[in-house]
Amino acid sequence: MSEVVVNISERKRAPLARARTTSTAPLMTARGLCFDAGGQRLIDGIDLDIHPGRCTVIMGANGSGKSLLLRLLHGLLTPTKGEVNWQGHPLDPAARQQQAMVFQRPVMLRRSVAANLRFALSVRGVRGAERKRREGETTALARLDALKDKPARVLSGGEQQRLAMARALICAPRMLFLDEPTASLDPASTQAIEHMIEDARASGTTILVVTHDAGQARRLGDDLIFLHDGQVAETGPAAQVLDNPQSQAAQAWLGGRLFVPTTP
Ligand SMILES: Nc1ncnc2c1ncn2[C@@H]1O[C@H](COP(=O)(O)OP(=O)(O)OP(=O)(O)O)[C@@H](O)[C@H]1O
Repeated sequence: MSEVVVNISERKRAPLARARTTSTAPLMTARGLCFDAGGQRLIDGIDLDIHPGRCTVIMGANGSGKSLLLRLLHGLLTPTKGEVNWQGHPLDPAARQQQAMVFQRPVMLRRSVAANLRFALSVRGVRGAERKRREGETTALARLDALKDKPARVLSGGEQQRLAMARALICAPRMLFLDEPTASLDPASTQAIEHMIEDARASGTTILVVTHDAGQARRLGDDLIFLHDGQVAETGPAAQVLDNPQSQAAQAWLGGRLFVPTTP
């Protein structure tokens, strides 16, 4: 793993031309989004706009609804009320083909690293020379060259997460959903994943990432959505929310207080 640290820290990183304006039309919107389960309203009337090319961080206490929101936006769950739109139209299978999601605990096929990547391409109909090109590029980006013939299931947690990111990125998604992608990783593996996220963002992929790590939110985020009890307590430029939170919920959580009032 130390090899990864050295390689990445010495790498010449492309400058991120961060667009701080949101003059473009949103890529994705949610309006009045609600989700009920077990007789409870778990997501409660969320409105949001996700602009193309930006990295939006979702933060909030355990159980505040971050994973549910991500699943609703990616179409893995059907809202009880409200709607998700992609480029102004209801989310449909064609739109979902342009998206990818990485979970905190990735599920790997019982095949080699390379076969996991090839499978992701084959389900999208990418074959031949194009498949070889993407496989080579993505394997290098994720620093998986030395591991490509290993069974995916024997990889370490950090290596598996790099493979999960590679599998998502190999299909060149327009939007990438990341649910706590570095939650159980050490600093070196976290850094490797963050570099992959930055690379994706620099090449135009729109990112929505759930994290509990304020440092990560600051490093990666353009915008920040703070959830509390299934509602948006606060949203704004990431640095502004982190430095000067306005809602009681974000103030309490970012200030390290254990109990957050139920009314934001
Ligand atoms: N299918 C379900 N049925 C009932 N309750 C559910 C269901 N799915 C999620 N919940 C509840 O909804 C709330 C929000 O869950 P969610 O997983 O979105 O939280 P989270 O903000 O991602 O939390 P964490 O930071 O712990 O991952 C939790 O209280 C959870 O127990």
